[in-house]
Amino acid sequence: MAKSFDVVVIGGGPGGYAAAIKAAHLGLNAACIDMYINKDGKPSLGGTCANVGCIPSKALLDSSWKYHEAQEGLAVHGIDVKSVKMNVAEMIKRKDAIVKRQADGVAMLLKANGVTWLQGRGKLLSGKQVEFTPHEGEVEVLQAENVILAAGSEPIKLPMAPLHDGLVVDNSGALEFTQVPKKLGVIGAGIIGLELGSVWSRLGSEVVVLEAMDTFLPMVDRQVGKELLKNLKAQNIDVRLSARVTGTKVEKNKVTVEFSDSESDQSMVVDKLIVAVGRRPYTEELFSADSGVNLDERGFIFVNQSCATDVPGVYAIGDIVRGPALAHKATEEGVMVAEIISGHNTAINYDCIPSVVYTHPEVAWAGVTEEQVKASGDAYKTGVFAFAANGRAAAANETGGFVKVISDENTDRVLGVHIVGPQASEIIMQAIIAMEFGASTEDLQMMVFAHPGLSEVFHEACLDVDGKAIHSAKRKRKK
Ligand SMILES: NC(=O)c1ccc[n+]([C@@H]2O[C@H](COP(=O)([O-])OP(=O)(O)OC[C@H]3O[C@@H](n4cnc5c(N)ncnc54)[C@H](O)[C@@H]3O)[C@@H](O)[C@H]2O)c1
Repeated sequence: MAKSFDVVVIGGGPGGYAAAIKAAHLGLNAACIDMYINKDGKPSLGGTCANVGCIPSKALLDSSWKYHEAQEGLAVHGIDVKSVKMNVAEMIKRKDAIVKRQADGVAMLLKANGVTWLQGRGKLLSGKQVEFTPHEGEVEVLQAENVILAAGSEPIKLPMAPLHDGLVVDNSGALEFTQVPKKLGVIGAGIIGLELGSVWSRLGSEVVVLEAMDTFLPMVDRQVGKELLKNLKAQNIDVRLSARVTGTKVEKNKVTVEFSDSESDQSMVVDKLIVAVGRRPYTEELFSADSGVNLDERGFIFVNQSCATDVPGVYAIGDIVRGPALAHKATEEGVMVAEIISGHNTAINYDCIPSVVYTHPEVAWAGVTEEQVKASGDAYKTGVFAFAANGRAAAANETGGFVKVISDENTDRVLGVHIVGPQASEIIMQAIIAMEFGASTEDLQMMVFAHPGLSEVFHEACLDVDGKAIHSAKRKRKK
């Protein structure tokens, strides 16, 4: 007889494993199928995020930042460091240990919660049956009351820049360089391109980022995007906009990249090339034609606001469905779906999802950009305050950047917060909490912020919305 479960989750990334754990918390009998095999040939949970995405990239960003600081950021504190050396192999080893710790942690949590981890490929059939093909052993068909598809996404491939063993790589390969490339090309000035470009630039690579669009980070508030671009240029990261890659050639351990910009056709020779031109939903062999699941016009699994597909009892979450491809969005969708399956009435506020770019300075935002609110025609106010006027930022020698707050002109409700500067990834959560509770900038103006703290910049930006910032010589006149 077929094994049966209350919930079968296909995919063990931040969406899938969270869904399985939450289902178990709610008393459901859950299984989580995951097929990922790591570079040591072992099954490893946690998906792209833990294995080749968020976590390893942050490990390398932290290591490379420490190296950069040791070289260039300590003298100002009176610390004299001689002969700083980078051991790339050690850095990669440390990254691998962090990845293992994360993945093992997920396995431990599944076990502790009684979730069955099935190592292999899952495929949804009709009638909420799931075909499970283990890495070793016989194919079996599981029967599920509910199925959650959480198969994630995969890097988009460029036909004119095919991957080439260790030379032309995607995000996974860019985490495995054993030496610092002298010259590094990056195709795509998206979040992945900028984060990975930053890592190797800090370690000494000459980095050129080729971006097809004429706008830098179009989803980011223009004022913030401009500030980040200025900072990246100061770090010698050469971001070329309107530069569309037309071809690549690998010869004698070097890569020639051909591209055209607004003026001419050009080419450059690099030691390594990272292709980071976006990700697409991973739907290959995920469901049978008669399963009843449909795709939308962009290739994502079609779901409603509650992540329900067209088949009752079958849900899809994370990168495989509409919305931002972010781990934390996937996790919350997983939790929501497990609760819905258990009969709870749950929803996600999709207007309140933070986004972060872990460059230096960090960029973080939530809600609408000034361009979006302008286009909507709604009346709005803005407040901006610079880290340069903040004592804690000065003490840390991190005075670049600012916080920008956008609020509704009539209700004063916070509509968007945009940060470029130190600890932006942490400060943004104050904005998320405020927005989730429907706060006005006046609510935030009246709160007491600890001094000295970087969060005071957020407070002063809220005050600046009404021309009330205390530490500003150029105070706006209140209307
Ligand atoms: N910090 C984070 O939260 C984080 C980190 C990494 C990735 N992610 C997510 O992963 C996803 C993928 O990231 P990404 O950076 O790969 O994709 P992206 O879509 O953000 O950026 C890819 C860029 O490549 C450019 N491009 C495409 N074809 C090109 C060509 N032929 N020549 C030059 N440029 C070209 C595009 O114009 C685009 O700007 C995103 O949704 C991102 O949000 C998030």
